[in-house]
Amino acid sequence: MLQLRNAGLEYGNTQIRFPDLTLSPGQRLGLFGPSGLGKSSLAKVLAGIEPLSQGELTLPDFAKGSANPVQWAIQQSEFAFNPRLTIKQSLRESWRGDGFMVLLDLYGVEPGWLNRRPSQISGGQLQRVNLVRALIPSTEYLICDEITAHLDMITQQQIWQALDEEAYRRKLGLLVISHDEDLLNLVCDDVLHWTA
Ligand SMILES: Nc1ncnc2c1ncn2[C@@H]1O[C@H](COP(=O)(O)OP(=O)(O)OP(=O)(O)O)[C@@H](O)[C@H]1O
Repeated sequence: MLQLRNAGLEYGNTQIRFPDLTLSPGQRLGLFGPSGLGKSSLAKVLAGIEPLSQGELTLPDFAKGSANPVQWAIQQSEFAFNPRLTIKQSLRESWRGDGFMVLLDLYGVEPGWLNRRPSQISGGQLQRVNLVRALIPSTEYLICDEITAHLDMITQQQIWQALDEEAYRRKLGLLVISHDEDLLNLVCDDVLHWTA
């Protein structure tokens, strides 16, 4: 279970007070809120990238040296890749082998892209690769931070359909951060409206 209680974060003079939230295995929770309130900061806290300044955070345990069971996928996935590695090298690095091959079809990742570098495929194609990379077997929770914003409708549908199947099969907990309330109502069981 992922849980935040009475939590907050400070960046210098900027203070962010997070809403209480709980994300259980298999749950799809949407997070909707105005720009600049702290949604991506919340994602970073849950992914263990930013420490809290106050409050309580419950995260799944994992051994030092193993992959974090909470993975964070962002809109601008190009920032999440080493530009010097090919797509295949990046996938192998996170999967520690070729196990990723079983997910290529589901996410519509074409084998022909594997020998290219991130800058040599489109944003929508790279987002599919990004999700395959994040969904290593040890992943229990996936934070989807505006992952389909700015993608065309067909690509959005393909990505959410793949994630829907995967989340159902693996009982993944999904935290879906978006400014698109219709999307959240479509893909999530519950939507948390975060207001200042
Ligand atoms: N590393 C940082 N250092 C200082 N301030 C930061 C840092 N990261 C974020 N902030 C500030 O914290 C606040 C919350 O930022 P955050 O990116 O979490 O908001 P958001 O809700 O995800 O916004 P958006 O919907 O526009 O993406 C903003 O005021 C931002 O300027």
